[in-house]
Amino acid sequence: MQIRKLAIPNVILIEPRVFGDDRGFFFESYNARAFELATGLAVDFVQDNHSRSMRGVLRGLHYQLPPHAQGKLVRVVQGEVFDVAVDIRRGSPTFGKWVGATLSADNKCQMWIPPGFAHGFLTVSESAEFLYKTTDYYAPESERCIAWNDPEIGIQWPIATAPLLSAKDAEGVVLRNAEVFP
Ligand SMILES: Cc1cn([C@H]2C[C@H](O)[C@@H](COP(=O)(O)OP(=O)(O)O[C@H]3O[C@@H](C)C(=O)[C@@H](O)[C@H]3O)O2)c(=O)[nH]c1=O
Repeated sequence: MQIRKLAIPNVILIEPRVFGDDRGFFFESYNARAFELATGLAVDFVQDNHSRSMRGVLRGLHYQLPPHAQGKLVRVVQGEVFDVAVDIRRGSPTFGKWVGATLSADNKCQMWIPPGFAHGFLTVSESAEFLYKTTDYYAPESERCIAWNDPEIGIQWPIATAPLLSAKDAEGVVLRNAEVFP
């Protein structure tokens, strides 16, 4: 397993060691000990989620406020997405900055998005299946959405046309007006 630090400390890209043979492949998709070594965190994942999206679907930018803040360990098992984390911890030196990475069934990379970050992704293949573990349970009353196209954040989404959004995501607010992490 290889760990790649991204431009924002604490957001980590994990590249697993994949064992290929005549039958196909094997890799450890989660190992608590290795995860703790990589992040320095002993997290308790309590929920696994799985979604499928068509090309051009953008989900995000989502987060849950404390006391239901979630860390997310995300990956793709079919297709390819461009995955993004935005630092929304007030007072952080990287507040409002974003990092992105391509996650795909081919590269098998995972992104660790700590609590205190908004998260979203764009499906860039025909379809994509997205799996993730979370450190807290779904709490819709704590859920918030920042606009995917907030010009002050300035995410360079790899898309030329308007993405497909849920009704909720079309109502996302700009970071300047959002309730963020204290
Ligand atoms: C996220 C979630 C949704 N749901 C339900 C609520 C709703 O009826 C349906 C679809 O929910 P959403 O439209 O919020 O799903 P989605 O837009 O895929 O939401 C996800 O987006 C990505 C970017 C994230 O970071 C995740 O944390 C999560 O917010 O599923 C749950 O029951 N449990 C959950 O944990």
